[in-house]
Amino acid sequence: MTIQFGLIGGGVMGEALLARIIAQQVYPANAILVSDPSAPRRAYLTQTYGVNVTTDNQQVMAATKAILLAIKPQIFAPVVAGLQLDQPSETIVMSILAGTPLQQLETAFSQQPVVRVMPNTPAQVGAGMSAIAGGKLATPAHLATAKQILATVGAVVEVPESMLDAVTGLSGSGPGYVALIVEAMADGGVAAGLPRPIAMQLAIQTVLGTATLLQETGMHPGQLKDQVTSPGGTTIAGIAHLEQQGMRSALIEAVRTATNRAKELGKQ
Ligand SMILES: NC(=O)C1=CN([C@@H]2O[C@H](COP(=O)(O)OP(=O)(O)OC[C@H]3O[C@@H](n4cnc5c(N)ncnc54)[C@H](O)[C@@H]3O)[C@@H](O)[C@H]2O)C=CC1
Ligand SMILES: O=C(O)[C@@H]1CCC=N1
Repeated sequence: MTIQFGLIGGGVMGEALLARIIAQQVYPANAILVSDPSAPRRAYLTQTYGVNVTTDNQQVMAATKAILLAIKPQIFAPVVAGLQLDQPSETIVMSILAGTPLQQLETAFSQQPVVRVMPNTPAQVGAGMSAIAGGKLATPAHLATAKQILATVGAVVEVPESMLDAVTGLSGSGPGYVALIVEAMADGGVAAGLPRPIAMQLAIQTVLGTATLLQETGMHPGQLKDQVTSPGGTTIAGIAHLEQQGMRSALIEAVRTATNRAKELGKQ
């Protein structure tokens, strides 16, 4: 069968996309080719999903619809150096490499449409958030195809490329911050006498429920906070402590620091 979709780098993020693209029948498994130098990874991906696998990145470039670059940013240059990119092509190159700018991607893939993407790890369960920015040769039709592919793993928003490092600092890295918050809340529950499994269940469901409430009602977070805080009650006592410890500014600075790190990665 003709290869329609190619994946270079079958790691955590590549697999998340792969699994959903197949499950939602965007491309059939036998029309997908994955390249990865790791033999255990190739064996796992072909056995689990029925996709074709190779060690040769160049073979993936023959995909007719789209190619997803899901390698670490640090190996972008050697991977590109190993490809022959002398033919014009309509195949969309989608890159999820943190901090790798469109200019660098378009220098490498100069004769085909390029779309820079920043997804996040909840993509693994279809609850991801991806932002995309198209390069010079990416038409609205190419962007629509990229959106269709990314919609399999969650919500998609189009932004100017100048915003993608900030997206990386917020939603790209954000699952790490939220995981830390969940773990710390569960630790607090244990410190207050709850068994660990119950503390963890309460922490996870509280974060999930609060996010769902905000999303479904469109309520401002400040209004929700006001709803929870009874005068002289428990929540305002907890919030006063968080404010004293600088939780808001810690999170603001976390997003800014991660954004700056994405910019640094782009200069390497
Ligand atoms: N993990 C995350 O939360 C997010 C990651 N990203 C980006 O996604 C990209 C991939 O990240 P992960 O999936 O977490 O990494 P990963 O380490 O799980 O996957 C990378 C894969 O690339 C393979 N690989 C190594 N050398 C290769 C080569 N020469 N040719 C082809 N494949 C090769 C590895 O064997 C591995 O399976 C990174 O660029 C990262 O910046 C973007 C958004 C979120
Ligand atoms: O930490 C990183 O560099 C990648 C990009 C966004 C999430 N993980």
